[in-house]
Amino acid sequence: QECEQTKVAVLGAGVAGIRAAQELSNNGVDDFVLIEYQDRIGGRMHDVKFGQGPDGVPYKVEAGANWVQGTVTGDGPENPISVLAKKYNITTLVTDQDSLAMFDQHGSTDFKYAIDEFGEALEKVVVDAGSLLYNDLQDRTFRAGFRLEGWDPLKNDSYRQTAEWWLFDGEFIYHPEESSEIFTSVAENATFNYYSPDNLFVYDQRGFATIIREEAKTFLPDSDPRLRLSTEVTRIEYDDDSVTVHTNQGTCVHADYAIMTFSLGVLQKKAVEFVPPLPAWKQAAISSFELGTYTKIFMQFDTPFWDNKQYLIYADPETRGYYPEFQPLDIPGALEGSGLLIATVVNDQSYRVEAQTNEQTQAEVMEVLRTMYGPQVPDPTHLWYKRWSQTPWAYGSYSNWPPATSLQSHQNLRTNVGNLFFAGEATSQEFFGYLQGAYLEGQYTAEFVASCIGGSGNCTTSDDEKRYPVLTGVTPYNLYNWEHGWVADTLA
Ligand SMILES: Cc1cc2nc3c(=O)[nH]c(=O)nc-3n(C[C@H](O)[C@H](O)[C@H](O)COP(=O)(O)OP(=O)(O)OC[C@H]3O[C@@H](n4cnc5c(N)ncnc54)[C@H](O)[C@@H]3O)c2cc1C
Repeated sequence: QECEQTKVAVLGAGVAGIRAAQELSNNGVDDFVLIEYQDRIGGRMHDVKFGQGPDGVPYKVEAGANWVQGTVTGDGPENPISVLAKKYNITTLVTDQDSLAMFDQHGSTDFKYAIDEFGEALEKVVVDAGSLLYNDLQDRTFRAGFRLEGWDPLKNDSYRQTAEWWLFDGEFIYHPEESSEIFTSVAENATFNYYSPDNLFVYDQRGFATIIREEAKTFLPDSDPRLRLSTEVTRIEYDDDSVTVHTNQGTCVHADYAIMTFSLGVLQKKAVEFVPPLPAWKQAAISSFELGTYTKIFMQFDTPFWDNKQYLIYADPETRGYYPEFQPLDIPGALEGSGLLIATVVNDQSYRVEAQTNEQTQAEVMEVLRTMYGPQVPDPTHLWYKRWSQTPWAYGSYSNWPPATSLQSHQNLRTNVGNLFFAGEATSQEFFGYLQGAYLEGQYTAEFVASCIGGSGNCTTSDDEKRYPVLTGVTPYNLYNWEHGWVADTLA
């Protein structure tokens, strides 16, 4: 088959893909094609129409990314997403975690003390993680770090468990047991200390992805034939000279280089065939990181019945993470008069809820809301949620580093194989999980590829990105001995 020729195939038109194509264009590389599964750009920035406004027009809500996380401190570095949000006058509400009402199985209550205790422990663990990193010490779970700082709530201490869920699982998707102390702290520090502690909640009725749609227009005019929407990449053949990309349309593109920005979930679920199969070190890296699920259940009510607070936090007495967080959008300074309310679940509760029908989920959520506010609370007029764990172009929401990973194994996720390059939220060393991670990785990879094109020859043999074909453990082999309780030769 004769394939179309191009210099760079950019695969995926989310934040990383659009930023990569823009950076190629900035570097004078205009001979590229951009191939995208969906009929829109933006990827996991995903505004959708929901409910009904007073004029009959639905509201826009954010099924995917919703916050600008970290902005700028003084004249320090600014989060590029914050720069774009300002550039396009994105409407936001400054998140105030003190604007909250708390509930348990008996209704209104107060467990602010638990939230404060948790916040203090978190700060201490992040400092401890810095010393582990700095002194090249073994990583541990975030739970271990918490225990060492005296934070280890009983399983039936629903107030402390809920405080922990809200400020940890609600951000990193996973439990502290499932998260690396060092690298989760890096993500927290990079976003909230390097930039700033601010979170701006986006409720712009043009949609958050306006920033990406508008940026795309700066180098990709409307109907530019280089953008191929509704086209699924099914097979990628790569070597040290070129990459050939096959699509579900029966078409193919032969490129000198490709920048692949599909989510970690797409790679883990083997939704794309690689020829030759990805090397063992690459497959190990792809398997080693986690893509979590964060599910937002959107509801609209005829009349708001909630407190005028940004957060309503519910401590279920039996199940940690059972509908623990509600965010009213119908509050002063946001979408007043909209009757909109979001319920959030993550991780195991997401998988459970995403496997249910809307009706089943509505029955559960309403039982919780009636526990919180009384039996008179009416059913919503609309309810909808996106099932991220089942979405074939994502298979999850955003990534996290489990314990027992290392910078080297993450670098293996990030690095190229032949002329096929990888970029996206999950490849970011410091900003994984966040929009800025996707943005900066798209930029970095495109700069690298543009420098290859501008250079004298094939940069993957002369100027390869760093990789680690062999990752070593932290215990030298000669210490597997009797003194360490290693009494039998159990290695195959
Ligand atoms: C529910 C949720 C909440 C979030 N909240 C926040 C937040 O508040 N703040 C924040 O900073 N970040 C948040 N994030 C994370 C943020 O959305 C991501 O980090 C970022 O959007 C990832 O961008 P990306 O370009 O790396 O990947 P993607 O956006 O996934 O882009 C990859 C693109 O590749 C396409 N693709 C996949 N497979 C194929 C294929 N086979 N062929 C062709 N195209 C394909 C996809 O359709 C997609 O458009 C959230 C994410 C989710 C899902």
